[in-house]
Amino acid sequence: MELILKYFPNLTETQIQQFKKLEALYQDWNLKINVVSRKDIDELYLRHVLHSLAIAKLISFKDGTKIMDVGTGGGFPGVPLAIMFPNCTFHLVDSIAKKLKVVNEVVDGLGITNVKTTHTRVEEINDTYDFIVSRAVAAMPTFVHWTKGKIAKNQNNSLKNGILYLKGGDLTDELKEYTTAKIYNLTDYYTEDFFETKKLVHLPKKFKG
Ligand SMILES: C[S@@+](CC[C@H](N)C(=O)[O-])C[C@H]1O[C@@H](n2cnc3c(N)ncnc32)[C@H](O)[C@@H]1O
Repeated sequence: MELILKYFPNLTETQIQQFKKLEALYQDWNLKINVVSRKDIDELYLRHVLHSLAIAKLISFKDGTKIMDVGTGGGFPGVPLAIMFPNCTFHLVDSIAKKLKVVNEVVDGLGITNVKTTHTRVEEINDTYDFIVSRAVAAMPTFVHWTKGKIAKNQNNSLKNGILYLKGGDLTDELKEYTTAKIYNLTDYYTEDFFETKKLVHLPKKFKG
């Protein structure tokens, strides 16, 4: 938890309590329904919470921003972001129901009201969002195809509406057709070794492909 405060020192008391509560909630629910590996649970704040919050290092979503987390799994990056931005709405989507069961229990346990979950493939979602966030779900061309038409036109944030994707490794090949994609190294935000190869990709709405 100190790790979160190290990088986000201005959290409200409510947010601090919610981030603190996350560990016990995930430990409890993960014993019943395994959605996060044991090693990852032991390093929940580093590998899941802080990693998810890299998006909050790049952008502070304006109140009212509408965000979808595609392939949220156990709730990442959606749940930490929902705590961070209580005045934004988060739609967490996954094609595996048992993962969303854990997300729903965690969200209830935290008492946060800005998260909605839907058990479906994202291709079936018929709505638009200012931003679509994701981590570790599909290669960018597939992801762009799945989310086509789901990004809202009207701009309300400093960063252009679009996809914010947490990815690792060398992305040169995967992103070569997306000339407007911008890659941010997470080492610019965090000093822990875990983030050495980790990146955040912003692909604005007007992209080729
Ligand atoms: C490797 S997990 C990542 C989970 C989470 N984003 C994280 O980083 O911890 C990928 C998730 O994407 C979901 N998924 C894959 N294809 C999907 C699709 N077309 N629509 C919705 N969810 C999908 C899977 O069910 C799985 O939970």
